[in-house]
Amino acid sequence: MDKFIIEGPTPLKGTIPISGSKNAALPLMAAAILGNSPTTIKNVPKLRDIYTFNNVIRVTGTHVNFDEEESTLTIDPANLAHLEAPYELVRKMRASFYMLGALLGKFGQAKVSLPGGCAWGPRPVDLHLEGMRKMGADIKLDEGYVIARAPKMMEGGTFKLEPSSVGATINLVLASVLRVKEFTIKNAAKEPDVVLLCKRLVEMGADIEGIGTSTLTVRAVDSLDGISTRNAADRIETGTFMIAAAMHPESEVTLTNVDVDDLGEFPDTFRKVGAEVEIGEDSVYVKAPAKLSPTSIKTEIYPGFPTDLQAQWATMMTQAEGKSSVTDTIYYDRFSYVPEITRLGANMEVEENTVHIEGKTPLKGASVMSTDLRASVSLVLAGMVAEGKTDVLRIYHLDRGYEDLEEKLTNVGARIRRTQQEE
Ligand SMILES: CC(=O)N[C@H]1[C@@H](OP(=O)(O)OP(=O)(O)OC[C@H]2O[C@@H](n3ccc(=O)[nH]c3=O)[C@H](O)[C@@H]2O)O[C@H](CO)[C@@H](O)[C@@H]1O
Ligand SMILES: C=C(OP(=O)(O)O)C(=O)O
Repeated sequence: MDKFIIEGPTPLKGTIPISGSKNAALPLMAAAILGNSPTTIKNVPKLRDIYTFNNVIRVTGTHVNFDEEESTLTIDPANLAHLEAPYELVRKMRASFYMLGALLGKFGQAKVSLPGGCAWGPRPVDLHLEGMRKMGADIKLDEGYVIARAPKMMEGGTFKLEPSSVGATINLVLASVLRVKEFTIKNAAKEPDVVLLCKRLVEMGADIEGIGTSTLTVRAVDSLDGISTRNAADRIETGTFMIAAAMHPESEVTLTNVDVDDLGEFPDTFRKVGAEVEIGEDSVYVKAPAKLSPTSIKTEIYPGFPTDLQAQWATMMTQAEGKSSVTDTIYYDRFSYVPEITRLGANMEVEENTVHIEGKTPLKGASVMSTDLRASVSLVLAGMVAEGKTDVLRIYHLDRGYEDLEEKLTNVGARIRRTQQEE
């Protein structure tokens, strides 16, 4: 197991290239199974979740080739014959549950493990299953697996997602593009990852109405073709580095290869902390303020503040001059990072689904433990402004979602290195 050793504080100065998005790539990979010919996806990040999902897809007999030099994946479903996603792989990452929609949609049957234990509390899949039942599929649970069957052409209907769900929208779209006469999803997710998937499916030949709105209507087509396409830039990585750049008063960073239209309201919210922000065609420049203004946020569905950035924001707020709060309305207990940041000297208190933060507190290096992906990167952000040495343990969580993190940060002046963690 690896850990990071970080020596702080260090300002960040220079350019950071943004990688392809994990959460946008995974649905595109599942969609590739639906095609009648190979699909090529460029700008795919070299991340643990991508490797895991490659293996999930390979179990079915699909040929997957990842050209890491070119960051390009080729997925050829010609020999797909085994309609199963086993627990050993699905437990490693929740998004492998997309195999349910993809296999059911293409073959009318699937056996997919329920996703395993979660990093921060309940993350049900009831809406995925209810929605598939609503479209006409037979869904049974057996020994931790979902067994799904569907006739050649399901009748469909209308299904409302309450609450709106990224994963359920993706799974229902994947299940219906080849197999449902007409299926309408109300309160569908509008996150850029969902919009990108729908646009790419349309390029493959699908009939989807309402893309980018909260009502999606899908009408089955006879077949879909493989395509050659490009994955989006990672908007959460972009936001993470914007926050990193604001935390030290001497930092000045330019992010490149950014999909600036995918950032929703985040840049406007971010400006409230006092940072100077310039949005280019595919770049974001951030200059840290002399003093960070305390700014409270509440997570919302897109284009609102993303839950995947709330831990990083709360960490930044420990360095703001005054009181602020961060409320998560999507995941009520996504606060496992709080006790760890507190170990570095922060003044934070969790009350229900809100963390109250009192700044500015000087942070001092210590050993801290990663608990999930975004919690882990928050510890790195804190370590880069803490005085002295911070050991961030169990960084395998980070390797699920941040490509070349230590190289990217070292290149702009951070002192951070990876080493083996003693057990
Ligand atoms: C791989 C991926 O893209 N993961 C993202 C995806 O996760 P994921 O797709 O799992 O998250 P959802 O959008 O489904 O979750 C939103 C809310 O809906 C609830 N819910 C969801 C499904 C369901 O069947 N029943 C139900 O009640 C969840 O508990 C949560 O409160 O969107 C989340 C919210 O933006 C992000 O934090 C994750 O990074
Ligand atoms: C929570 C995340 O991913 P997942 O849904 O795969 O756990 C994330 O990307 O922050």
